[in-house]
Amino acid sequence: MSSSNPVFVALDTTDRGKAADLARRLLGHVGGFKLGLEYFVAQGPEGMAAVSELGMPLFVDLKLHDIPNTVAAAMRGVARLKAAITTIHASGGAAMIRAAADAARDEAAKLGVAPPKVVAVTILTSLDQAGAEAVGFGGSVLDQVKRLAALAQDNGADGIVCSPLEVDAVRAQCGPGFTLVVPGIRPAWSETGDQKRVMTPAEAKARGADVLVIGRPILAAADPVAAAGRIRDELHGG
Ligand SMILES: O=C(O)c1cc(=O)[nH]c(=O)n1[C@@H]1O[C@H](COP(=O)(O)O)[C@@H](O)[C@H]1O
Repeated sequence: MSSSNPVFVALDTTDRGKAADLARRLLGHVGGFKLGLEYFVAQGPEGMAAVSELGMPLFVDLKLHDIPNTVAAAMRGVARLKAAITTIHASGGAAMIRAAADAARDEAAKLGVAPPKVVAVTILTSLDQAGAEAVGFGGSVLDQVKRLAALAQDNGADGIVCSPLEVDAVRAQCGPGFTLVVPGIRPAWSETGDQKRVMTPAEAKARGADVLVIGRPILAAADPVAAAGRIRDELHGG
């Protein structure tokens, strides 16, 4: 993204006041805000506005995964939220990815706003090799991520979501203009939790991640602003 700070903080809460308050406190300490399913289900489009009105890039993470017609209709609503980035699942298939990308661009053009970057989730960072195999993804996680990245790129997605472990291989495959959104970010001083494929912010950035999605290392910290500052310093080699 254009911001020099690649960190999008995941405001994973159902509480509008908490999200807006955290966002206000973190202004200037992160590059953007991510609001996901748990928040959207609780707060709807008005709740999204409570954060987007602060003027920072908004990442609307709904991980759409359905038939192309349904995803296209939902994506038009996402474009109306003036999202900078939004997610679909690559495993929804070629036609679904194409429908999502086309709908985002078409609706944004109608509104005269910039279209959201449509990024396709490959293999969730909460899955390890065994977990991915249990879902039916054969082969290595890396091969699956590369295959889904090619499917996403060939069908008009602006980028993908992958773990930091796959970033350099996907960058080599997809080129410099393809946006790599990377959760599974864990500073050395934070808990891993349910994430399986993790790396530190500085390592992930050095490998070529464009956007670092970070939730609990900031949100669960005793002082979220200090945690965001510590991450920013680490990204600048401090
Ligand atoms: O699409 C995402 O943002 C996403 C994809 C993925 O594979 N893994 C993943 O953790 N995420 C999101 O990234 C955030 C990570 O949060 P923390 O694990 O608390 O840093 C959450 O909001 C997840 O929904």
